[in-house]
Amino acid sequence: MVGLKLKNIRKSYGAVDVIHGIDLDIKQGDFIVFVGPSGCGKSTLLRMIAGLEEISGGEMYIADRLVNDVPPSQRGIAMVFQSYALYPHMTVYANMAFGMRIAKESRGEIDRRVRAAADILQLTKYLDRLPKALSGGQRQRVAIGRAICRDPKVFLFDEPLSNLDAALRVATRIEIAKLSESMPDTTMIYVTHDQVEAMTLADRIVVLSGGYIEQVGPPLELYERPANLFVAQFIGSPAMNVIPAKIIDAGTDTVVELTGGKRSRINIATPSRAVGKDASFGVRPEHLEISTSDNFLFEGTVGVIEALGEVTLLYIQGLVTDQPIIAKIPGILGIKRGESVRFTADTAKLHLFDDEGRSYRG
Ligand SMILES: Nc1ncnc2c1ncn2[C@@H]1O[C@H](COP(=O)(O)OP(=O)(O)OP(=O)(O)O)[C@@H](O)[C@H]1O
Repeated sequence: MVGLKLKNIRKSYGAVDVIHGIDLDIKQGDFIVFVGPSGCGKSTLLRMIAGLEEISGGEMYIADRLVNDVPPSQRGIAMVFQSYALYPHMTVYANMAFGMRIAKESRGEIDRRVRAAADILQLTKYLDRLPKALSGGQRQRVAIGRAICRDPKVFLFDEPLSNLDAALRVATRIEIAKLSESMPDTTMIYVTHDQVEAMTLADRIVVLSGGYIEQVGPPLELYERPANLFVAQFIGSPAMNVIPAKIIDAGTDTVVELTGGKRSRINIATPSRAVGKDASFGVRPEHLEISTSDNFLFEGTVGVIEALGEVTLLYIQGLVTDQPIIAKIPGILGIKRGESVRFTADTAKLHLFDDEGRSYRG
């Protein structure tokens, strides 16, 4: 059964098109995360699913029902916002019960659902408190609890953790992961700027850019096999290093010449028409290794060094790119600024993109 289906969904504000025809199938029970740079349309898409934003074109189905003109309260969805939007004069219990009281549920059913939600979110001992007597993380859990009580088919989250400090973010993220496990039939759609939230919570990530979908897939598939340069540089932190290159020889292996660097044979297949074409060579900072032999991909001068204890980030200059190349090397290094260092990488972990930014890994 399809949890949600978006067919050629469009959104315009007057003459400005912001969502350009999105197609997306979401299975019941899936945890989907929307990511993308600021202004790419994540919130607009989420708000159209919620019914808070009119749909300019296309069709939206929730559980096989066309919902384009169905008001938010009748879509079977619940939404959790960045601002918790709790009623300050009501206790935690009353906040969680509010929607059900309006829907005229019986007192017994309200009590059962509020206590079940409080139990899942470890809020039982706070049920009689007012929101002002709770921490930010507890308030956000009340907002989530209120949504759970509505027993939604689809749960929408709009950056729910962005007002929390780092430690609370981690704790609440883990609560959300447990929540999704405890509600396996509930579809969850989550908007975030945070890579770790996207990678750890999602069954599938939807990468958006400029109102289009760039790629949809499980987190590690996007990390290992980004379809294009945009996804390659958006997923992963620090971002994938990209070096302009030329394809010298094609086939099951490819010989590439890095601009300002040397030639290397890498085991990515390219078609014969690629020979002589410009390309972009990609390597993630964590896949670079220091080489002490003549077998290396490139050589450069160490600029800034950031020793984080667990890893050291080296910013390498001396290659023809606007940005320094970043290497993320485990542990503490004895390398000094100004030293010349050679780098290599496992060729199975390299990436190559054509002159339009599409991955040759296919
Ligand atoms: N009411 C509006 N009128 C005109 N343009 C709008 C309106 N609301 C949003 N937009 C535009 O639509 C685009 C998508 O906005 P949206 O808020 O969905 O982006 P986003 O990806 O959620 O961004 P952020 O990560 O910054 O929250 C933006 O370019 C924005 O300027």
